[in-house]
Amino acid sequence: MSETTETTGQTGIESDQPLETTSGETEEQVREEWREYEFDGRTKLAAEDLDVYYGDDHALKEVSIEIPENSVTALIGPSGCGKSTFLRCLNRMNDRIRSAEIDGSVEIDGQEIYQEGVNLVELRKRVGMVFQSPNPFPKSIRENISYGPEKHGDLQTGLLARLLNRSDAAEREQLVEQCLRDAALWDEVQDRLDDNALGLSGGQQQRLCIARCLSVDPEVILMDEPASALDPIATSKIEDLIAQLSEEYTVVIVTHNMQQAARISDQTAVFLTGGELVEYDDTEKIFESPESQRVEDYITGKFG
Ligand SMILES: Nc1ncnc2c1ncn2[C@@H]1O[C@H](COP(=O)(O)OP(=O)(O)OP(=O)(O)O)[C@@H](O)[C@H]1O
Repeated sequence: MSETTETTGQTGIESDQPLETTSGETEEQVREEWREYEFDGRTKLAAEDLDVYYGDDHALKEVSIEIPENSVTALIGPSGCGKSTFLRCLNRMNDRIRSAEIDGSVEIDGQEIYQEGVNLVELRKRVGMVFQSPNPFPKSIRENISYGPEKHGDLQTGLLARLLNRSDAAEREQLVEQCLRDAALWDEVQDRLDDNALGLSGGQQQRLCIARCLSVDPEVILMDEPASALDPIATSKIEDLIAQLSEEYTVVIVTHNMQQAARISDQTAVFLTGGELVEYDDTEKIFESPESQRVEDYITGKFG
């Protein structure tokens, strides 16, 4: 990345001077400082010099960041700045996009995920994903939860289990209840577990998708604008749920809603157009006294 000449995509300002920050330092100096940003707790995920290209489109530029365990990290920034691309790098979902070329490193608990021999199914069980639009399977509520563990062999039910006289059906029921409880949905659906999930409201469907994600025992939950399709009440339930989940899981959430990021996250990473991670710090610091002038302009709505 150029240290002396940068183009701010949001403002259209082209500068041949080092971009200044609110404290008068250059953005490069700020970046060096937040790279040393120390948070409480241990690092769960770490990306280093992560670049993503889609053909000629350089969607993510040299992104380096460490994400602490059992916390909520919000990724914010204007449309097209690479937030979803970055999120998908964390469980190698970008591998599914044919034009995507990825360079750099991502570690979970110090283990590189971009190396040969990584089992992608296991990785995506450890690092689950919840999408913007609720996407339950067109199956019963119960099956939405039990499908993953059964498919991965963590639970065996059906004919084989009965022939082997296994009691996994009881285990399945326990798992279904626990996941629905953990996703704050049990009280609303316990009497209709055989109903088709598509009959639930949008907010319930999204909590079911979170319950489904929990069913394979993840360590990290990635969420791509999980509440943007929901009304304020359903959104508030998802936000409460995210706070609860962060006691046990590491949550990384993309959101366009800055108030939401301010409400629910412990730390915030601000991406700006061109796929740069411009600032990363405690959420309070980002929203109350960001270092980068561009971040302050973005947060105060001067551009975006
Ligand atoms: N599947 C894809 N194929 C090709 N280009 C893509 C693909 N996904 C994203 N891009 C491009 O990568 C860049 C970053 O997109 P990305 O969706 O990661 O940004 P974003 O910040 O999440 O945007 P939004 O907030 O609008 O969802 C954009 O230029 C986009 O057009």
